[in-house]
Amino acid sequence: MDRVARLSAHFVPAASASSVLELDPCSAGTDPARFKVAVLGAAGGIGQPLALLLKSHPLIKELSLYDVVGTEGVGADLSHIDTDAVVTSHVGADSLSAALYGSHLVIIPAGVPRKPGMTRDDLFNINAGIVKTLAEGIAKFCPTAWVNIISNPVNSTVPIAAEVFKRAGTYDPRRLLGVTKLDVVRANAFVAQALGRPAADVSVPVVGGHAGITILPLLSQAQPRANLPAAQLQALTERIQDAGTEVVKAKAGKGSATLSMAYAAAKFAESCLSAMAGRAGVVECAYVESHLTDLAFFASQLRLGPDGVQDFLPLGVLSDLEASNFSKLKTELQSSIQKGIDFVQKGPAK
Ligand SMILES: NC(=O)C1=CN([C@@H]2O[C@H](COP(=O)(O)OP(=O)(O)OC[C@H]3O[C@@H](n4cnc5c(N)ncnc54)[C@H](O)[C@@H]3O)[C@@H](O)[C@H]2O)C=CC1
Ligand SMILES: O=C([O-])CC(=O)C(=O)O
Repeated sequence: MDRVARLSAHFVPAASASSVLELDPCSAGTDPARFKVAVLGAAGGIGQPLALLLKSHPLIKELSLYDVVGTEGVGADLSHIDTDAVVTSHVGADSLSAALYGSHLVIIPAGVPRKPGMTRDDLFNINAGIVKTLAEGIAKFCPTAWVNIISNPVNSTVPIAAEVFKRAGTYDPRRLLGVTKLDVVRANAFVAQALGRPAADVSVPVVGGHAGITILPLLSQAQPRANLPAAQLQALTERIQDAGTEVVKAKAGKGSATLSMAYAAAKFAESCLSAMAGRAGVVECAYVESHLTDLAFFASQLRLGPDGVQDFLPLGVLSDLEASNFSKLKTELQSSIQKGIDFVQKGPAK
């Protein structure tokens, strides 16, 4: 195995999802860690476990934690872990420049989560402004960084960041990625359970967007093949689409998915860092500017290269159920995209 493959496989080998919990800080040997990764919203429900997972990554030289409150405590705590990533803590808007300066990858889980009864779009009024401000900081202080957006509604926050970067003249669509990895993680988990197979053997592409019916699992393209009755495929599709709400209901007012999201975001960051480091053949689903469909932003399988998205894998042949779900998602996704664009171009809706 070459050096990059060895370093990047250290955290989450492509074939073994469970390895996030099997970190061996000693196995990085003398290889230097290389990248500065900033987490914005680092003291939150996702930010903390995400930072914990990233602290052990051998490709990370500096883990820069930023939040409007509470970062010092999280940073002090993590800095006692005997792995090589240096933790820096930054609190409040005045420290955003230091948090971002020199970052290669910026991960954004900043913003409010849902409570029962809310849709992701109900978070728009608060989170749109947060993402806009943070994107303005990125354009100023680390304009060439890759950006992973987790804050909801992802269907709108990614177009918001794109508009901010366009205005600043720093936009490179290859490096702006909405994180939909949790949909893939869930699809893999649920299909593995249905097939009675180890989760690490299962891979399900999930395309579209990241909210309700815009989440389109392509169960007909699952590996290994999911030869399940039509009713079970329909039920699995609906469970994947509603999985975020399942967690919101179970948490009963205490937020939404945090641990599974941190796991998914860490795996996704791992893919970005290893592609950045030159590892070939890294494929992920993510929500990006896209020409695969007539929607300006669309999640699909992408090959990542050293400069970001390298190429788009074709959508492939959809089953009748998937084709029908695809035609249903278009109106909602289009309107969420436009809402994000309008927020930057015309200002907050009155
Ligand atoms: N893309 C996805 O698949 C998922 C997205 N999410 C979204 O992630 C976001 C965060 O969720 P949680 O971590 O559970 O929320 P949380 O409330 O626990 O944490 C959010 C953190 O953001 C910080 N924050 C607020 N304004 C900020 C600003 N201007 N700059 C920096 N930090 C700021 C808060 O202080 C807090 O520490 C939510 O919008 C949620 O809907 C959640 C799960 C999955
Ligand atoms: O459901 C939510 O609000 C959080 C989220 O995006 C998810 O868990 O997929």
